Amino acid sequence: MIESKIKDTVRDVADFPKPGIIFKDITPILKDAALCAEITQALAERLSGVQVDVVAGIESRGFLFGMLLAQALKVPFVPIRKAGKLPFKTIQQACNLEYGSAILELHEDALEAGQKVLVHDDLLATGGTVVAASKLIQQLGAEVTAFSFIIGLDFLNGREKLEEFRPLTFSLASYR
Ligand SMILES: O=P(O)(O)OC[C@H]1O[C@H](OP(=O)(O)OP(=O)(O)O)[C@H](O)[C@@H]1O
Ligand SMILES: Nc1ncnc2[nH]cnc12
Repeated sequence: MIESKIKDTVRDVADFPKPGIIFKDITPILKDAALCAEITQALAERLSGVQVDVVAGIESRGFLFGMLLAQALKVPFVPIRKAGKLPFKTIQQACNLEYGSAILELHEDALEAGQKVLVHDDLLATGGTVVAASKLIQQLGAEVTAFSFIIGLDFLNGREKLEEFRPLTFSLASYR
């Protein structure tokens, strides 16, 4: 089962990047090519029947499977990046996450009004990051139709923050 494979492979690192945080390190997953393929397929299967015109992935770990998923779904990929990295004109949103804060940016011509967007990230913790990403998408007149994650830290209740965006939300491996 994909959930137990992910949980058996992810590495817990205590007190990174700050004391008290148990960091879910996905790099062992990336070393397992067969598991990466299985994860990509599982993400695509969970989205069957959902309209996805574009996958938006969040820097940096959201790029890894976001791009693979976009290829599997045969749709474009759009990067949402931390401030100062995108070269063209951008729109910005601040966000708070489990262990810090960031400013996210999106190219102002990245999406067309009315496009249905899947937001992908490796991990859902407090939800601050994907809420900011969703606001950027909405600012361009596009619609968030789903959120996908490899890992959900459900005990941090990030899903509640996503309800206002109303879409399908799933994690392949959940920690309760
Ligand atoms: O749900 P939240 O509390 O907002 O936290 C989740 C975010 O935190 C991590 O990113 P990080 O900012 O550490 O960046 P990275 O992917 O570049 O390592 C993770 O990849 C998510 O984007
Ligand atoms: N505990 C955690 N492990 C890995 N990435 C995270 N992003 C936010 N919280 C995290």
